[in-house]
Amino acid sequence: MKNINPTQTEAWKKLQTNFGEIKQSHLRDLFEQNQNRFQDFHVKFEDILFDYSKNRMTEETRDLLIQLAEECDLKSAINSMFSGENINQTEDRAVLHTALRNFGDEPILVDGEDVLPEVEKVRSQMKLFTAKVISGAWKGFSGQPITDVVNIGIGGSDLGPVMVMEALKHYKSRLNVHFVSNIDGTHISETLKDLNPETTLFIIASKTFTTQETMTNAQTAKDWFLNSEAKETDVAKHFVALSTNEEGVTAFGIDKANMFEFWDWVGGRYSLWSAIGLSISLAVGYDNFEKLLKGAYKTDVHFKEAEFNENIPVLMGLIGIWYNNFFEAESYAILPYEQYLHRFSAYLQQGDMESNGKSVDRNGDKVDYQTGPIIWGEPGTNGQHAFYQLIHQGTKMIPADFLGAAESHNPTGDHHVKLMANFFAQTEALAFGKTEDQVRDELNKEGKSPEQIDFLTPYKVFEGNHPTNSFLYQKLTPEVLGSLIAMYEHKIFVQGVIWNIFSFDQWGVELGKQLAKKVLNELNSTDEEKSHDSSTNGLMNAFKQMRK
Ligand SMILES: O=P(O)(O)OC[C@H]1O[C@H](O)[C@H](O)[C@@H](O)[C@@H]1O
Repeated sequence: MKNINPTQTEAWKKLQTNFGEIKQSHLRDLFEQNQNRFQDFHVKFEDILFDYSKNRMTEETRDLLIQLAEECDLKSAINSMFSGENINQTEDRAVLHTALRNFGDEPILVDGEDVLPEVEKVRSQMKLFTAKVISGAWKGFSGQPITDVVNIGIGGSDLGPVMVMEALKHYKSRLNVHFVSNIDGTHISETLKDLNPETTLFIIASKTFTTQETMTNAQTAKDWFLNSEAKETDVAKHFVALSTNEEGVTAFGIDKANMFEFWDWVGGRYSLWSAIGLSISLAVGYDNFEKLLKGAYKTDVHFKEAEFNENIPVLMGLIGIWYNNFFEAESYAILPYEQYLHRFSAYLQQGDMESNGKSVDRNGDKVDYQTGPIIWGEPGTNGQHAFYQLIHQGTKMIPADFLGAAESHNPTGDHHVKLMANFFAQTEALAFGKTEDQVRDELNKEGKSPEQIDFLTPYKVFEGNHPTNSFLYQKLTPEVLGSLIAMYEHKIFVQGVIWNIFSFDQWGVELGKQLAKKVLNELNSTDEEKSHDSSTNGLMNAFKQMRK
């Protein structure tokens, strides 16, 4: 991969000139000037329509953004990732979550060895295990079938599986799957309250098998289990591990036979496609899990092969850069009009912010331009009654993605058409706003006096010109979900390449882990704490006194 400062490219300079023009124009003008805007700015891919016409850009902007991607050598970066080169250089690893969902025939080599046979082996193990647990053939220590599964993991070993399980609730198996992530004892205590050790299966999900939260929760779960009629030898029937760390797994007391392996070339936040997806497979059945992988694979092929001007992840990435680096937008909202996707933005917060929240480039130099945005969002229409006011009439620019289905899994009454009416009305209002003339006209029709009209008009004007992308998909099936997740993953990749940063490490998180260990030792000592600043000392000493 070439280490190119994006701001030094020809395209960047031209984009600055283009930006000077575009920032003067309104989306109203852009739609006026090009009557075919929808036609010219949308891509149809399988069951997904991606409309990016409501963006503050022209065809020239798009061409220049594509030129930027070319100058930054995006094409060869994509090939480097897919072919297993060690692009995660600070950890000296390949980045191959795409291998986990590869259904093609070509081998994928890491250190000269094809990884696909191993991937398939673990998938078969997951399939077999899922079938046994769902059918009831897998019995707990008292001979009863499993009814509840508790996934214990955090970050990438939690957020992806939770999000997917919620998204695919329509496909739920007979098992109740729970997730415990937080070190706060409340999380595990509240979860275990209603569970029966005889019928509960624990999945300990941790790439490293050293994460403090997960190891603490796993130990608590094991103690709770052994506090029942169960014996140490029964652990094998109730605990399985998903990890890259065999030594850690066996040291914890989980048999190697109950371990589902993955590899260091799978980043935590990209791991739901690996053994980490076992909770998904149990929650919705293995076939649906595999359909999810196949949906992602379709996006992978599209990302690798489509021309940049028809390549959805490439366009998503470039549009994000346009707002982040030229309009200086600080955040990006992801707004699914789909209740099933209520954890989608939370999941993408880790995916995006842990990947591209970096400020040192691939040459080791501090960047002098903006990198990853703040990602946030909630499902519509709930968000409309919470934070949309600020998007419509606040002082900040917040580009947003809207996502929604043509068909609902729950076609109750006219709920779905009302939901989607809100989606379309919002993106239209954000783009086109409401002019002073329109407001005056409306108030006049309402019978308001001229004084009242003068007073109210400034508050009721919507400037509009707020950009959005729209994803309209057929139905939230496992395939569609897999395709959508992979689009966001690749969008993150595109941006990381152009910002010339390493998207696949997370040293900022590692630091927090080390610091907490030191403070923990100090909190456990009875001595007065003096080694920190006065605020931290003060808080720690107060805590020592106040805790019961
Ligand atoms: O799966 P684990 O090794 O337990 O790691 C869980 C999480 O730990 C940290 O937060 C990392 O920054 C994440 O990327 C990772 O997903």
